Amino acid sequence: MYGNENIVASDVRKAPEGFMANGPFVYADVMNYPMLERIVVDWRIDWIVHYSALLSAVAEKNPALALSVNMTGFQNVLELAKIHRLRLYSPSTIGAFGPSTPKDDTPDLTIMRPNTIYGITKLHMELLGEYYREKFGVDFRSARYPGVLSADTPPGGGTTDYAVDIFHHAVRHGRYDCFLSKDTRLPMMYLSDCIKGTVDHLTHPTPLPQSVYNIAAVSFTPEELASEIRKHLPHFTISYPDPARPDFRQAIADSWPASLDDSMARRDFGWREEFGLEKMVKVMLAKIQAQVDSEKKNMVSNTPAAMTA
Ligand SMILES: NC(=O)C1=CN([C@@H]2O[C@H](COP(=O)(O)OP(=O)(O)OC[C@H]3O[C@@H](n4cnc5c(N)ncnc54)[C@H](O)[C@@H]3O)[C@@H](O)[C@H]2O)C=CC1
Ligand SMILES: CC(=O)[C@H](N)C(=O)O
Repeated sequence: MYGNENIVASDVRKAPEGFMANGPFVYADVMNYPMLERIVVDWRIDWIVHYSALLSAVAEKNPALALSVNMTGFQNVLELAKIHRLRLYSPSTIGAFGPSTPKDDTPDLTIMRPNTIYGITKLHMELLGEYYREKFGVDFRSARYPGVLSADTPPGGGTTDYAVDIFHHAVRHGRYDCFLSKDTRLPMMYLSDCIKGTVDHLTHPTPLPQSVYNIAAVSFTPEELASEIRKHLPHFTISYPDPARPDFRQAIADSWPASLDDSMARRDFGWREEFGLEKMVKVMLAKIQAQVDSEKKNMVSNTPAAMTA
């Protein structure tokens, strides 16, 4: 929309192959304030879209690092937003809710007592962002994403990752060992909806009545997802953990809402999803099948016989 050349992408990891052809990409560690400030000044940055974070499962394995990346990282970009008068967008998550939050149709404003380190850092982000908006006029915006499904990027260590992994296993192996129980209902969304909602939120003319909004598209359980996959791959099978020995991510999922009330986002910046469960499954399977076909083709064309043909 604004041209790739007007976006400076950054990470502490190398960009994926081909990414650099799209525009500038720089190394930036969100824990290093002077480094971030230098990028803001050198590139005349006026909006920051801050995605760096450790997700729920990896954060639970390394709470100290999660505190640094998620909290110090956010404090750094927030301070930069205040000093350099930047607009700041940073996603929150269903993980910011906790076990005492109402589980169904969870509204924007409700009980929030997360019991995971990820949730605590994200709630800290929400509250601090709101404080800087009130106190210093920082244009801070955030949406609480549900689990985001994408066929193009590997999942980053979250609890909703099963809903991405399942497709890769279904296409490649015809079976999947799920780490959540069959009836764990969680809110989810397809990546292109997430991107559209984020851009609409980010670019909406100020002021919006609230800083933080729920956005969601569908809610489903692993069993419902597996049934939908079976409509395309009838032989697909799925197994679940022994309820007596649940995976550590089960407790995380059980502390999160089953569905969100996102009516405020629909009202205030026109949030609307395009992908329901059926459409999402169809596209995910088609994309992953195309990846598998292209891998096979590459393997064949790299065999000595093909190379000398
Ligand atoms: N993927 C999902 O289902 C959901 C994601 N979100 C939020 O969206 C954001 C992005 O999530 P994903 O792309 O899925 O996660 P991801 O794990 O794929 O990406 C996180 C990125 O942060 C980078 N990072 C880690 N430490 C850093 C540091 N010190 N400095 C700079 N970058 C650093 C990593 O290299 C990685 O590229 C996160 O804030 C997450 O909380 C929220 C809800 C759902
Ligand atoms: C819902 C999220 O924030 C993320 N996908 C996770 O599972 O940690």
